[in-house]
Formats: sequence, C-alpha cells, structure tokens
Amino acid sequence: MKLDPFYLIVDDVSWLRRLLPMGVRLVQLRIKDRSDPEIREQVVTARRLCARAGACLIVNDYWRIALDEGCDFVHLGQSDLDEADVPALRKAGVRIGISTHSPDELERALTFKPDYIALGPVYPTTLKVMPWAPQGLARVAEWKRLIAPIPLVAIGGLTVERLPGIFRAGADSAAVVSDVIRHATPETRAREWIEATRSMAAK
Ligand SMILES: Cc1ncc(COP(=O)(O)OP(=O)(O)O)c(N)n1
Ligand SMILES: Cc1nc(C(=O)O)sc1CCOP(=O)(O)O
Ligand SMILES: [Mg+2]
Repeated sequence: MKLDPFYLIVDDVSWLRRLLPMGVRLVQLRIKDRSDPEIREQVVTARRLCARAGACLIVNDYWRIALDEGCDFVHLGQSDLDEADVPALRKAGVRIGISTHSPDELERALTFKPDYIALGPVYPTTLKVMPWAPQGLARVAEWKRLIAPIPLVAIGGLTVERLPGIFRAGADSAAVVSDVIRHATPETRAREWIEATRSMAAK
C-alpha cells in the first residue's frame, strides 16, 4: 500500500474545509475531549468531505465510530490496541495504522499486521507530553529496515525544514499537527508541505 507522503493531522473538521482545497490527500481526524455524539458528527462530515476531495481519511482512537460510519482506515495507539476489536475491523476491510515508540511496542504492533507503522516522536513535540525522548533520524532508518515493506510514518516535531532528513532516513510519509494548524498561515504552510513532500517522495 502506498501512503501519500504528506500526512496531515487535524483536531476539527473545519480544518478539512480549509485545507483539503490546498491538495491534502491523507488526513487524520484526531479529536480529544469531546462527547461521542460530537465525535460521530465530525467523523461523518470528515468522511463526506474527504470522499468529495479524493482524500484518504484516517480516524484516530474512535475505531468503533469509524466502523459504524463506514470509514476505511483507523489509527490506533498502544493503549487503543488493548480494547480495539481488530478482527472486526479487519472483517469490515478497515485498514489500521499503529503508533510505536520502542522495540517492544514495535514487536507488538507487528503482530497485528498493520497497514503502516508510525514512529515518534522523531523530534521534540509541544502537542502533548510524552514519556519518550526524541527518537532521532537513526531510529527512523532502523525502523525502516525492521518493518519494510510496511510503510513507515514519521511523527513528532516535524517541519518543512526537517523533511529532507526524514525522507532520507526512509520514512514513507511525514505526519504533522503544529507546523500546519498552529502556523500563522495554515493554507500557505499546507501548500509548502505538499510541494516539499511531493518533490522529495518523487526522488
Ligand atoms: C500518525 C500517528 N502516529 C502516532 C499517533 C499517536 O497515537 P497515540 O499513541 O494513540 O496517541 P494519540 O494521538 O491518540 O494521543 C497518531 N495519532 N498518529
Ligand atoms: C500525536 C502525536 N503522537 C506522537 C507519537 O510519537 O506517537 S507525536 C505526536 C504529536 C505530533 O504533533 P506535532 O506535529 O505538533 O509535533
Ligand atoms: Mg490514540
């Protein structure tokens, strides 16, 4: 499976209205601290907007809502894996991406035969407090060797300026929150990401 090299993560569907028209083709809806009905509404709208734009939607955490609403890709962290019904997701044809931060987590993730593995935080992130030190580019290269041909997603503290190192180390896709949605001009920054990732992935 081929992932778009630019993997945008947003915390509200309103970002999709703004940024899908820039050419974003791979997007994760990652919403925390909202009620289940609100999440469901956001997922339904995101699914419609992404389908119309020809973009791939990945739902974070809320695998049951994703399944109910006919979404075809979810992202699961290690704690999500404790309770997710992976056989039910697979039976419905839902693809699965899994977060990893250590060799133990990678070993566990691989037992689920994921459609991609995410490694993070590659650089320090301000989005959430994490118990792991930044992994660095050598770890990205190591993960690539260990998981190929499964696609590798790099995440954590990524910026346009850091992309050459990320792709040289072997990442297939670069996931980002802050450098786009907390940027002063998110539309312009999304276009810069698209241009940079497409030219690097083409090499
Ligand atoms: C592409 C990608 N990689 C990692 C994560 C982190 O997932 P998780 O560990 O479950 O943490 P939360 O994002 O749920 O806080 C991700 N969401 N996406
Ligand atoms: C949500 C998330 N998960 C990570 C992991 O390492 O699993 S790092 C991260 C934050 C990514 O946000 P930003 O691009 O703003 O650093
Ligand atoms: Mg999670």
